[in-house]
Amino acid sequence: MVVPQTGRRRVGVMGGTFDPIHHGHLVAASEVAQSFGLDEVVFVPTGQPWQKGVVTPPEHRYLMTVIATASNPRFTVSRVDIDRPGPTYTIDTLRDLKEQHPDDDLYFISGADAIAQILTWRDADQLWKLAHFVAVSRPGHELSVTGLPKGDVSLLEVPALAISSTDCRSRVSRGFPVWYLVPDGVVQYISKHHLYRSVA
Ligand SMILES: Nc1ncnc2c1ncn2[C@@H]1O[C@H](COP(=O)(O)OP(=O)(O)OP(=O)(O)O)[C@@H](O)[C@H]1O
Ligand SMILES: O=C(O)c1ccc[n+]([C@@H]2O[C@H](COP(=O)([O-])O)[C@@H](O)[C@H]2O)c1
Repeated sequence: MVVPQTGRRRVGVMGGTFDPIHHGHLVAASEVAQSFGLDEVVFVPTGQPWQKGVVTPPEHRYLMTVIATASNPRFTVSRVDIDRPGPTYTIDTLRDLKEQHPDDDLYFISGADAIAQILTWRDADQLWKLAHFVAVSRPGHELSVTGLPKGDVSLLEVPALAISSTDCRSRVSRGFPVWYLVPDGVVQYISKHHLYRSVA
């Protein structure tokens, strides 16, 4: 991938519910950072993800995201979505981050499953002017951007990690380990706070 040299900082935005954050998220962010020459990747846990059912309270998801990203000097975590009342929309996420990074280029990172749904997101037609979108491969999902504006979306194959938060929650509820699926500190956080003991 040849990255155009604009002289501006390049900031990745990795939005997710992170319930819990797992190594699939971290590998995706790391690979996009490498391929697109990103200076920073901001992880943004959702507040109220309106297309998901009941989720773990935002503070737990936020803290697990902080723990998981703490060791990487280029990874940071933003509270913009959890501090904004109401349902979480990416249009608001990107507007808030653009305000905080007026001189930077934003790259929104998403998996193949999420990008396939993007036309159902609020104000989808206005997303493209706020960020470049990078869709990464994910086992079990076709990586395609049919119907999306070509210049505004890139596809990237990343090492396949067949991990999902749904599976992590289900494993914890059944007494199976999640060691090596999520970072060690997240395993300990889940245990300490008795998360996912029963899964809806
Ligand atoms: N294993 C993975 N490989 C690549 N991308 C992933 C992977 N898991 C999640 N993503 C992407 O990370 C973003 C945030 O995902 P999310 O927090 O919803 O995790 P999830 O594992 O899909 O959760 P759940 O199973 O609860 O739906 C989405 O864009 C999603 O496509
Ligand atoms: O903007 C929307 O309407 C919208 C609808 C669904 C998902 N998103 C965003 O997509 C990202 C991944 O979401 P999720 O629910 O798969 O964890 C996260 O940043 C969400 O805010 C955004």
